[in-house]
Amino acid sequence: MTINKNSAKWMQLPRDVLVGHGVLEEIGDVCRDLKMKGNALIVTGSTTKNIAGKRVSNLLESAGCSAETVLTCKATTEDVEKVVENALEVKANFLLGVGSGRSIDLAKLASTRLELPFISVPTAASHDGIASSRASIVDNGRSTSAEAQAPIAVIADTEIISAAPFRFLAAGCGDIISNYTAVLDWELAGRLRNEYFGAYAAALSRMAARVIIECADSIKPEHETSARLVVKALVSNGVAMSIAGSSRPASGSEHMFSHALDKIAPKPALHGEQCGVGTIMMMYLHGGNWQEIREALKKIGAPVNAEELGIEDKYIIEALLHAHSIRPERYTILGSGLNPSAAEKVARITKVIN
Ligand SMILES: NC(=O)C1=CN([C@@H]2O[C@H](COP(=O)(O)OP(=O)(O)OC[C@H]3O[C@@H](n4cnc5c(N)ncnc54)[C@H](OP(=O)(O)O)[C@@H]3O)[C@@H](O)[C@H]2O)C=CC1
Ligand SMILES: O=C(CO)COP(=O)(O)O
Ligand SMILES: [Zn+2]
Repeated sequence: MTINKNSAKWMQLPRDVLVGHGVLEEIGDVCRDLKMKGNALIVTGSTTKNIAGKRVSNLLESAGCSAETVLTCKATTEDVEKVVENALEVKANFLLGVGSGRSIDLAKLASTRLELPFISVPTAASHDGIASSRASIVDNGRSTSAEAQAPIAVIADTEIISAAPFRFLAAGCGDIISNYTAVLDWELAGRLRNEYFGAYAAALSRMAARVIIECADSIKPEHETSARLVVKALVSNGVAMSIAGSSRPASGSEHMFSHALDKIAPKPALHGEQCGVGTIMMMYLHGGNWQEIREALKKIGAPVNAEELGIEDKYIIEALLHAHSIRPERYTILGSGLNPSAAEKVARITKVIN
């Protein structure tokens, strides 16, 4: 039977979620628990293969599975096709996304197409796609949020995640804090476009952002407690997206700004870093407390301006001008777009550019 996951009633959530020190070693038990056996395809990147991919392969082989690996580079429709072909070639029974958001999204969407289960093994807490039922894929140069299955299991080893460069964890905080403006945009679309607005998913999403802002002082490098807190909030964001049936609770105008930067900037920063800076500016446009967002990001050690993102001011302005056209169907505070003087004003007032 083919399931219509677009149905408003269909909320797909992970079944086993392991968060903690050394949980990677339990991957064989997870497979047994979920009755997953046979051939595994590990989707990973060139760095993360060495951080966790090879270990996952060895652990799966010790658990009686065969394991093949495919290396990722970008997250485009063509890359999804490549993973699908690899999975068919090795007659995969299940897939694993091991590493970055890109590898997890590719494994997620390819496994959805193949109707195979997939396990999410993040090596960094930099984004909330860890447990979500969406995949952010570039299709024909356009950023899209594709419907996908949620991972059947998430294995988030905080020993690995807290050893990653701290910038990744700070980026994850930016992705969570951005829930504030995402929800404001969603409410606006409810009022101005009569779009469905889910109060429960919105409340869950706001709560995760609130927790991160309130704990900003205690989020520190190499602290596994910090990694645990952020991973839980990222998982919760995935749940909010599943409940909403879209990425609305976690992605609004600030995400469109980040997607625009990905297209325009010669060297974009991390997704969550760009979303954090976008949230400062979009909160200003909403007439909200943008200073609170800025302060929280600063305390955490996430970028708050163009210089810290490593992106020239002119690309920030260009991204602000293009952001509304990234997802025209997604109504936000950007409406039909800012004009150049308004774009410059929001960036200057919020100290994103000098
Ligand atoms: N589906 C969803 O709901 C969501 C999807 N996303 C998507 O996820 C992506 C962002 O993910 P993000 O992980 O921030 O960025 P990337 O996927 O761009 O990965 C960034 C880099 O981090 C490296 N890396 C990962 N873990 C470690 C580590 N422990 N130590 C050193 N380097 C590491 C990766 O290496 P390697 O080269 O090995 O991969 C990669 O080069 C975007 O494409 C975004 O659109 C974001 C939020 C939600
Ligand atoms: O990044 C996301 C939530 O944090 C969701 O992605 P989209 O912006 O692609 O919908
Ligand atoms: Zn995001």
